[in-house]
Amino acid sequence: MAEMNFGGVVENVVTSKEFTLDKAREVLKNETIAVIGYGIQGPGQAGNLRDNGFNVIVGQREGRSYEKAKADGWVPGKTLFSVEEAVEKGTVICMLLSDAGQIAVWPTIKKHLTAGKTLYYSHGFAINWQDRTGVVPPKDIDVIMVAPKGSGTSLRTMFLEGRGLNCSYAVYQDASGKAKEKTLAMGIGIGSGYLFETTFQREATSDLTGERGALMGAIEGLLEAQYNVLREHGHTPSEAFNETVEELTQSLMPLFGEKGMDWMYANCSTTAQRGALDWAPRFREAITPVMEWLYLSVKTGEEAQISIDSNSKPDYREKLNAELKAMHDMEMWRAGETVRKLRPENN
Ligand SMILES: NC(=O)C1=CN([C@@H]2O[C@H](COP(=O)(O)OP(=O)(O)OC[C@H]3O[C@@H](n4cnc5c(N)ncnc54)[C@H](O)[C@@H]3O)[C@@H](O)[C@H]2O)C=CC1
Ligand SMILES: CC(=O)[C@](C)(O)C(=O)O
Ligand SMILES: [Mg+2]
Ligand SMILES: [Mg+2]
Repeated sequence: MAEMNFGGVVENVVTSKEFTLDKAREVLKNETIAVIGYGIQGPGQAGNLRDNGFNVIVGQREGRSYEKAKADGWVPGKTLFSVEEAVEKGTVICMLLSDAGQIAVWPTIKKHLTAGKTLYYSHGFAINWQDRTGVVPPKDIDVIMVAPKGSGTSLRTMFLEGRGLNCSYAVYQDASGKAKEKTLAMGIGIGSGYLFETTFQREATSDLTGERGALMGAIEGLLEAQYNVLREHGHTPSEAFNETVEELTQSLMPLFGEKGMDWMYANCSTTAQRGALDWAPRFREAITPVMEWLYLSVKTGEEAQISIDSNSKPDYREKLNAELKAMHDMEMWRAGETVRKLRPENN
């Protein structure tokens, strides 16, 4: 554990300096880690654990993801199984099915959660909203979480680049008395950059807020609003896209990602700085009520219920794909395709 000061608040974090990969291997040396689900997080976590020298198997129903697992070197009957077989063979069961999928297979999973096993999550969803998911684990197993703060795709690519994606961690149930060290060992094993402490409740709530808010929902809404206003006032698509998205992702976001917002501001004109300093609080005030609405909708479980209901439908994938296609086909993002092609490095 290292004490770190986050803007005046001291918190404990764990890195591979305090909890080494060797220690993680020692803690989990007698465990068979069964990664259940090979969608986005599954390949990232299973691949990193395998490359880090852990004993890993994958459980995935047949279909596209199963074929991907085979292509990634998981061998049917040896390291690749059906969901039920993998849960039976595994001692650390990693629930990396979609959050809605986890509800459907819970009765099958539960049957094989014998005393001494560990149930591992990468989200607080199933446990925090257990009145809606029906997931109530038996008392004689450990229930733990390591939640990567980013896409499973990034977890894998950053690991391969020698970097690490940050993750939060929590223990929900400690039957063995060793749940915390198992959690940290899993965190280091999947390639976390550093690990910060949370609870299932806080992770589930902040995660759903973040992805609906600043990380995904709000950013799309913000960009669309500005693009549309520019277009309605006669600006061309190339100008509207460059002034809304391209400059943000290519020039300005890397600057504040690297050294903070004041650094990005300091590298812009005094004209830009004056205006941005005046307008930031106006946007903050305008958006705060929507953020409060969002947080409440997450906290009450309403957002969880909406995703359970829609993602449990047999045609959920087709519907999602159609919505993503509609986004892809918007003028703004089609303009973006051309803009990206014109980047000299893409020519
Ligand atoms: N996508 C991401 O990068 C992140 C995901 N998480 C969490 O990790 C967990 C896994 O999420 P993803 O990798 O996005 O999942 P996903 O949506 O990619 O689904 C994983 C697999 O679940 C299987 N599946 C779905 N329903 C099923 C059913 N009824 N029976 C059998 N298999 C079924 C699918 O075949 C799919 O391959 C979730 O708890 C999620 O909240 C956490 C951080 C980021
Ligand atoms: C990538 C991530 O952490 C998200 C946005 O919360 C998710 O995919 O659920
Ligand atoms: Mg997240
Ligand atoms: Mg999420």
